[in-house]
Amino acid sequence: MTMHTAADSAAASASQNSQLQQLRFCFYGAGSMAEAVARGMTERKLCPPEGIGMFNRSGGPRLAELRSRYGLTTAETPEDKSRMLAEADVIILSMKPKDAEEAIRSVSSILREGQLIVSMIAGLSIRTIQALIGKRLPVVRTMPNTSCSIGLGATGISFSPDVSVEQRMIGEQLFRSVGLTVTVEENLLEAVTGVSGSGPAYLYYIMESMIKAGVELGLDSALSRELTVQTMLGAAEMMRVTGEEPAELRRQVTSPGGTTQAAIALMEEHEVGLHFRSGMKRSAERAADIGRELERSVLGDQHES
Ligand SMILES: NC(=O)C1=CN([C@@H]2O[C@H](COP(=O)(O)OP(=O)(O)OC[C@H]3O[C@@H](n4cnc5c(N)ncnc54)[C@H](OP(=O)(O)O)[C@@H]3O)[C@@H](O)[C@H]2O)C=CC1
Ligand SMILES: O=C(O)[C@@H]1CCC=N1
Repeated sequence: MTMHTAADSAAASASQNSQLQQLRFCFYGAGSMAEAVARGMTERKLCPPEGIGMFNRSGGPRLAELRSRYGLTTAETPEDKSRMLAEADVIILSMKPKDAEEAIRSVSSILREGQLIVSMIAGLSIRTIQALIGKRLPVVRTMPNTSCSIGLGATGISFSPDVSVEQRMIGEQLFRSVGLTVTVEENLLEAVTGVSGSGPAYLYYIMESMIKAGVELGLDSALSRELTVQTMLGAAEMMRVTGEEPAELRRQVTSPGGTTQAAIALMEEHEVGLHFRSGMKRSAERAADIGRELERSVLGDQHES
């Protein structure tokens, strides 16, 4: 496994960056993840905003919003969408898994040798993507998260064997521009989904509970929110800065016979940690289920081999 941060990206060689400046990117799908990554790319000046194309199904106000916020190039008519796809060097598949089969199949005849396919789609395997395209185009399969939109994403990346060294660099740079990247074997991307892909939602869920409990204890909700956010930030930063294990940091908060011990004892009695881990594993299993369903639909009986 290799790990890289956004700071590494800033330090990437000028020649690597200048190469990315020349490329034309096309986001196929214009939802929250496409916006999160495109925003990072434009803020980090990975390439000129007009070099980033994007389109969706419904067009209209969403695309106008993306043009005015980031200066992206958008496409609305079928002809413009096809042209944008055909002219792109890098195509980033950004639709939901349920839409992927039809969306990818419908453009397979437009895609050509020399293009790099990047997927952010949960569960969808490299093998299924290549089968849908009907050509062995190089594929970079990723699992980012929504924190990419503020440059603090965490993205797992794996590559099809036919991805060249140069294309690997493009895939890594793309996601390093919006946070940390880890390169893993493809079979670990479901685990990455369970930990960091879905991860922001678990932490929002915890924060929802913390804010609610603060209010139930008598705090004003704005104050409860402020204390909760700062506590989450401080705890994450403590782990990062000190390099300490979370169990040790927790021990430092927990005085014998004190308040924290009382809270953790109750949580342990209710097996909160166990249920939390089960939920995370369920996310990874769901990613694998989605992948199998798509593989079965696309490859039929061959999917087991
Ligand atoms: N959200 C998250 O936290 C994460 C999501 N992902 C993955 O990223 C992908 C996108 O998720 P997210 O951004 O949340 O989804 P959204 O629903 O926000 O966006 C999906 C986009 O795909 C477009 N789309 C669907 N079908 C087509 C089509 N045939 N032609 C053109 N555009 C199409 C939609 O257009 P329209 O709105 O017009 O229908 C929409 O713009 C998913 O596969 C998900 O698994 C990965 C990591 C984290
Ligand atoms: O919930 C989902 O399916 C997507 C994938 C990872 C995070 N959100």
